[in-house]
Amino acid sequence: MKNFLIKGGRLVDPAQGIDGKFDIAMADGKVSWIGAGEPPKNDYTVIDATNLTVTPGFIDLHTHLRQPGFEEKETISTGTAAAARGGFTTICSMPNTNPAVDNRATVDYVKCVASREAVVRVLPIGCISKGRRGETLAELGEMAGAGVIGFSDDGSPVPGARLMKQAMEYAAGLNLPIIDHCEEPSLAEGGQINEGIVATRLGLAGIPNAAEETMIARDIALAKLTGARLHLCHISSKGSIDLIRAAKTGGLKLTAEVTPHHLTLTEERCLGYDTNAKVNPPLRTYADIEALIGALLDGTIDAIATDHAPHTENDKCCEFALAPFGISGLETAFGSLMKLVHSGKMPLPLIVEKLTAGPARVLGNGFETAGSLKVGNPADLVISDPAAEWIVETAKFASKGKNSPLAGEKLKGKVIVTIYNGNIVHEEDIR
Ligand SMILES: NC(=O)N[C@@H](CC(=O)O)C(=O)O
Repeated sequence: MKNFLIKGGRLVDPAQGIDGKFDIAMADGKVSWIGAGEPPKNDYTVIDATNLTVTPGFIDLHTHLRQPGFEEKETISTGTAAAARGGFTTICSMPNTNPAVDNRATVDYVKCVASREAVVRVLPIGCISKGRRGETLAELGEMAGAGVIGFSDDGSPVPGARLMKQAMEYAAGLNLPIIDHCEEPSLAEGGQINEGIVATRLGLAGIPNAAEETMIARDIALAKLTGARLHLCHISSKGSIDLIRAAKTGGLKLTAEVTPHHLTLTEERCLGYDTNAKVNPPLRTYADIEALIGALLDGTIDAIATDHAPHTENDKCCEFALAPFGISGLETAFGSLMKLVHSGKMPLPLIVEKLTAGPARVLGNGFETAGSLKVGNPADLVISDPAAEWIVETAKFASKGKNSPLAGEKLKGKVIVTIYNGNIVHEEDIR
């Protein structure tokens, strides 16, 4: 492990209220100094970050790593390599694998493979129900003992309110969040894209906003009843924002995330039947995007999470209705989000906050101080170039999932170096 001195960059660390030209030193895998003059004497490898931005490593609350069971789509090794390329130094792995992560043995398996093969930190999430079937509770207490950071049946909702209530009671006792895939199945069933004009034009069945909103309303009611911590995944509609804002005003322990694709793409992306734009929840409308941005600005939404959902080319190369939902998102997240900065819709420090301190607070349980370059914290850091233009070439993704609707598109904003625990885990070949 080297000691690094990163000089001349714009240091943005929202948790410490830092946004300015500062140098930063890292020694023995930890942040050791931030300042403008001479750093403490050490044997440093110097990185020149002139015209670049230096931020804490990003934290992704929502990543599908696919291992065990779907290694043709992604593995812990390729998924974490993709994370490193995207600037993520901590990722939370979703349990919709095969077998699903619903007991201690599967949690141990993910942790064991990660300890050998992951290039960034992997925090496993355990299922709410056994096999994600929505019938009986998974081994929540056992998985808490094995170190999961929360519970989710993501990919599927928990259809029964009674089971969800029971899950919340247990999760509250274990002081872990329920990480909620909000979808009322009877409304969403058979749906392919957002219910609206584009679905009508394409002759595809729609998924109405209300599929998300009715489930959010139910689970807010259950969280009130049980006192559980509720984290809402991939929020996509204006109506959902209204519900979350009202519930938060009422003092509920509620947090929410939004994805880069829901912040930047609309349902029109599905014109032409591009299965790479098929995602759950579906891409919606400009009015929804405006509401999602407003919710980031006023704190209604706590974090930006990728919902990185890699699939093989074979999976996606089929009729629209037969294609699985999902976008491979880790490697385009930063470049996509920078569109919001370049168009003046969101300031860079706020984007950084929602990728670092925001998700750290959602995690809680000792992670509150992660997502910051405080002296003494692990040296998890990203150097990015907000002005670098690049073409999305999915063939070059570290992820096995080449399923990106942004393929061939020009993005402005690129991760240049990612340092995890004091080691460079990604470096662009630009110098
Ligand atoms: N978000 C997605 O579009 N896909 C997710 C699961 C899900 O449907 O939420 C996946 O695991 O592929």
